[in-house]
Amino acid sequence: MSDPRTIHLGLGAFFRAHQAYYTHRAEQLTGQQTGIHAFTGRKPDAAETLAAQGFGYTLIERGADGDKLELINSIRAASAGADQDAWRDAWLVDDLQLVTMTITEAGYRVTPDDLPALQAGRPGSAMSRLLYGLQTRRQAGLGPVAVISCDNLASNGEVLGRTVRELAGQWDDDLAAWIETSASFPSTMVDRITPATTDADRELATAWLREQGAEQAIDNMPVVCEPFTEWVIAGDFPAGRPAWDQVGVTVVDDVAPYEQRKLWLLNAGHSMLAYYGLALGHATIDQTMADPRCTELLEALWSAAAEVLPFDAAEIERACEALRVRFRNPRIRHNLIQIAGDGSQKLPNRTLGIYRARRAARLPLDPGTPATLAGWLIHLGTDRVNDQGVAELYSRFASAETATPSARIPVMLEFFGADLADDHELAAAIGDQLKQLDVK
Ligand SMILES: NC(=O)c1ccc[n+]([C@@H]2O[C@H](COP(=O)([O-])OP(=O)(O)OC[C@H]3O[C@@H](n4cnc5c(N)ncnc54)[C@H](O)[C@@H]3O)[C@@H](O)[C@H]2O)c1
Ligand SMILES: O=P(O)(O)OC[C@@H](O)[C@@H](O)[C@H](O)[C@H](O)CO
Repeated sequence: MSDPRTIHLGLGAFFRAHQAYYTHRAEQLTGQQTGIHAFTGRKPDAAETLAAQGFGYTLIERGADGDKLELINSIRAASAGADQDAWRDAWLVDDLQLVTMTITEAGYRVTPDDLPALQAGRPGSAMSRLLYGLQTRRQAGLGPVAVISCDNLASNGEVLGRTVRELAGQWDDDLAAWIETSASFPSTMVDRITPATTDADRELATAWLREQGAEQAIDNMPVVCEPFTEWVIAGDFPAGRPAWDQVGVTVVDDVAPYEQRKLWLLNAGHSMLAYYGLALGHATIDQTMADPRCTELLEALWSAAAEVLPFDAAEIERACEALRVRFRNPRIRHNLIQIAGDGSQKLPNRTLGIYRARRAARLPLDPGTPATLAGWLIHLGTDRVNDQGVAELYSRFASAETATPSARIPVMLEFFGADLADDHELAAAIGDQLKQLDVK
């Protein structure tokens, strides 16, 4: 079998439910085996587990009425992100087409350590590893590739391309010039709710494989997702790509409106339900959807977003109705604490994106934004915070000697931008939401 023509960075749940699924479908349809070499963030665990079961895994499509299971086998190799030899070799595949990535919002950050690490030939972060891979390909005189962000980031292709070009410019002019002619950065809107896999899912997948006749089979890496799935892509693929457009992927000239619709309805909705729902003692999205205190705020947030989204009312209502059904799916246990991670990176483009667009259009303050920010402030006071970008905010809280959520409101607003620092209306509305939640 030929070497994989796609490298994927970030062997997490979503990649297995989405990009690997579409490539699997395209391979099934065309018979053309393009294959994927998947890399973990750093640790070897996921790569070793997948290798031990022959790289195949079960996709559990979890509808409200039942499960549909399917074996996915588009991944042909898996390596630890820290395995630099494997990373180099993957980039040296002559007919490599694509590098895809799901590295979370935080993975796009460049730190002062990145340039010295590249100069020393020891890249560690996602961005420096990407640069190292592109350099490997350039130095070997190999052909162009498309590098595709599949993260929930506004303008993900643009952000990725800009970040790569800036770092390349600091490191090596020849590489920077090569990137201009030999790397493209398509933009994507990716959508499929994919909660973390549980032991019960592993047992279900193993039992199913055995029922299919694979008597010794063990599936330690199944993935659970909702039936709904969407992938919208815009951009160039200089070395070609799997036949994704024949298996449900939408190829457009401009992904921006789709991405904005998704980030402002689904993801901003998720953030609101996560922070506000945690403050009310809920644990999963479907639980918040049974609580009118949450659903009223969600509907208010969606109405507010609808007024500043570039879609007509009927199309927005179709998307919201689909989301009501998706969020209520009682068999998808999507943990609020998982969604609550990395708020410092996510809130600016999601909740505050809606807020700033409304303010620019001189529309009134909606209750969804202050409710989300009040919930976030409460969350920041707990020991359950998982956010690589929040250290600076904590040090600002410390300097300002603020300990309670309400005292922290102005510090948080200033952290999100000078334009919010004197926003007394928003500050007062967040204070009101805290009072309603009975929090000082
Ligand atoms: N889960 C979903 O419903 C969903 C849906 C759409 C998009 N996404 C996107 O996919 C991302 C990953 O979600 P998931 O469900 O796969 O999570 P996950 O926890 O299963 O996997 C996260 C993956 O990202 C890698 N990673 C994290 N930080 C990294 C870094 N700094 N450098 C390199 N790799 C890094 C991890 O190693 C892991 O492979 C999300 O952040 C989001 O942008 C997720
Ligand atoms: O993946 P994040 O952390 O950017 O956001 C959390 C969820 O809102 C997100 O994963 C959604 O489930 C997903 O975007 C659905 O397609």
